[in-house]
Amino acid sequence: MRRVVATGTFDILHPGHLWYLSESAHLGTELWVIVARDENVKHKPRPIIPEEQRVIMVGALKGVFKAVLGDQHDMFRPIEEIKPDIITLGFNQHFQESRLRDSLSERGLKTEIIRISEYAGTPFTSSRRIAEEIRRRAVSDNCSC
Ligand SMILES: Cc1cc2nc3c(=O)[nH]c(=O)nc-3n(C[C@H](O)[C@H](O)[C@H](O)COP(=O)(O)O)c2cc1C
Ligand SMILES: Nc1ncnc2c1ncn2[C@@H]1O[C@H](COP(=O)(O)OP(=O)(O)OP(=O)(O)O)[C@@H](O)[C@H]1O
Repeated sequence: MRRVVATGTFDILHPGHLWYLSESAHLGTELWVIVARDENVKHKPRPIIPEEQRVIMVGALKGVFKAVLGDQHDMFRPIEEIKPDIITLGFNQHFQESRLRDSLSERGLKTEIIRISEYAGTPFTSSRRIAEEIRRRAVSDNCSC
């Protein structure tokens, strides 16, 4: 068995998420997904969809063996429990592969880190861009000009 872990917020789902997860799933036999906790998403606007709903949706996607909510304080705790052979990073996840590898080996984990490419095959491949488009239309539809 080759266990793979993918991570992310997965707020408003789109084909970029499906690409990242299917590419991750193909690398092993069991894909686990660690979904970011609401309170840990500080690097962008807070998620629209609450964490308990995000984890249900991700867990129902094809190829996902199990989706779990991440830890609130220590991002390595779920990794220590799952013990993946591979962790995949998305194209825009700001983690340095070498630093992540060092932190994992300090905890006695031998985990391969693989970066997954970007998908841009459809008009909306970013949760933030979908939210912005909804806001833009709400404003323009109410506009009397
Ligand atoms: C190896 C790894 C483990 C992670 N574990 C957690 C965790 O336990 N809890 C959490 O809230 N976020 C965790 N994260 C962070 C998020 O899942 C996500 O990567 C982060 O919010 C930034 O990515 P995004 O902007 O693509 O969502 C982890 C990230 C990585 C790379
Ligand atoms: N277009 C895409 N192509 C490939 N991977 C993607 C794409 N969009 C998101 N991902 C990956 O999916 C995972 C979860 O991403 P995240 O929830 O941050 O979505 P996002 O659409 O990038 O969000 P936002 O637009 O708010 O920054 C991350 O690993 C991210 O790199």
